[in-house]
Amino acid sequence: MIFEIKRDSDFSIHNLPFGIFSSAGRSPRVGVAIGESILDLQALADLGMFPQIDKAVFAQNSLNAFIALGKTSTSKLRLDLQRWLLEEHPILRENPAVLVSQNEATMHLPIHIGDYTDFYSSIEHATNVGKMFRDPANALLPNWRHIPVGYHGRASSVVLSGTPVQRPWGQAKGKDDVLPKFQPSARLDFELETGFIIGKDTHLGQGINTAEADEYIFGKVLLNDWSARDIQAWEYVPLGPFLAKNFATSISPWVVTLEALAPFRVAGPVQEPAVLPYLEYAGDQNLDIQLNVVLETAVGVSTEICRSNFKYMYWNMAQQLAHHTVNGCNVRVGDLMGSGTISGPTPDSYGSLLELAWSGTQPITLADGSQRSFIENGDTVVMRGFGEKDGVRVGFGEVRGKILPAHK
Ligand SMILES: O=C(O)/C=C/C(=O)CC(=O)CC(=O)O
Ligand SMILES: [Ca+2]
Ligand SMILES: [Mg+2]
Repeated sequence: MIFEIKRDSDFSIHNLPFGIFSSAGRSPRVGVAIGESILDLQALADLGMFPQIDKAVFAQNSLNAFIALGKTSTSKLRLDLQRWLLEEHPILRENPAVLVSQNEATMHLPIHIGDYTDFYSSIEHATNVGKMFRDPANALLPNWRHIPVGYHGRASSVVLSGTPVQRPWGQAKGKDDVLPKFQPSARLDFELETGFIIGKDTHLGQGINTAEADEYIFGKVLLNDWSARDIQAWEYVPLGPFLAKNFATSISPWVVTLEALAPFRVAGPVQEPAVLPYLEYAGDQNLDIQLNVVLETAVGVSTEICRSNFKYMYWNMAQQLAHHTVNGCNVRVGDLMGSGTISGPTPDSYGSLLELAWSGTQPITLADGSQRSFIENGDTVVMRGFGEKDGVRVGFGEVRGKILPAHK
């Protein structure tokens, strides 16, 4: 190929994820990550490489217009790029400026997100939080195995990886407090999630069934649903999380297409009792995506604190989308759907610090010997994820965020 791609690169020839970047002399535009570079699709369009596509969709500060072309166009374009890279198409060889080093580029939020929904689909996570927040003997609520439970999140505060996050203020009421206190959250947490991006509009009243769900999913990102557990525990009854979760949600810059993730499809868990007919599905709807979380302290000490896998999820994306729309709720291109926290069966695979340190009763120890029950100011949380099978690796890169002190 025209350039080297490291064997362990997330951005292999099999991936080709889409994002929005800018660099010196280049306004924000659509790019495709390949190895340590970015293919500038606006530049390729200017060279006449996509005659069937309106060039304006590439000169945008979000992927929405590109995604709205539909999968017939976007999938074909991705496969064309793959072929051109492999055969070293003369246009690529003769125009080195169509490639930009990722080091020289600034990434932007890839999507204009109209609506953001977050699910609650890991049985291990729901069980763990149920034990800590409610009743250890009846951890899973009665609806959980029947409904892919979710809540409507806040699109305005979804931020790009690398954006610092300020510790939120809010109300909290400890066990021994008579009245709630107003203070910076003392139990700030992360949630290891992935998100999927809607690729096709529906109209009001139209549902999406599980068999057609893939048509409506453009691709996936890594997602950190920052959560203030003290605010959450006090505010969430009975309507669910509000200020505990809407102060920030971080996503990774590259949207990995559903097609690129196809090699990693695996069967999901047995669902018992049987789900209602509208939630039945066929085929392998889970994805074997290895995930990890690293905590970096203010002075740069890194510790891997969690290893999980997206394949553990009880409810899959097709079921989430079918449930979300079964009442006629419409979806729009660019809507973001969070998977819910991805906890696995073992204590080292729990997808939040709340679970890893068991609500502060079992603090985790970092590489420098210091301990954490919740996130401290100056800590950076980094999540990474990739699929790997038969020598094919498709990764997401990372989503990172540093916690800054609460405002005065
Ligand atoms: O069990 C609860 O009360 C709450 C759990 C959550 O933190 C909600 C959430 O964001 C869903 C998830 O990430 O799985
Ligand atoms: Ca969440
Ligand atoms: Mg959030």
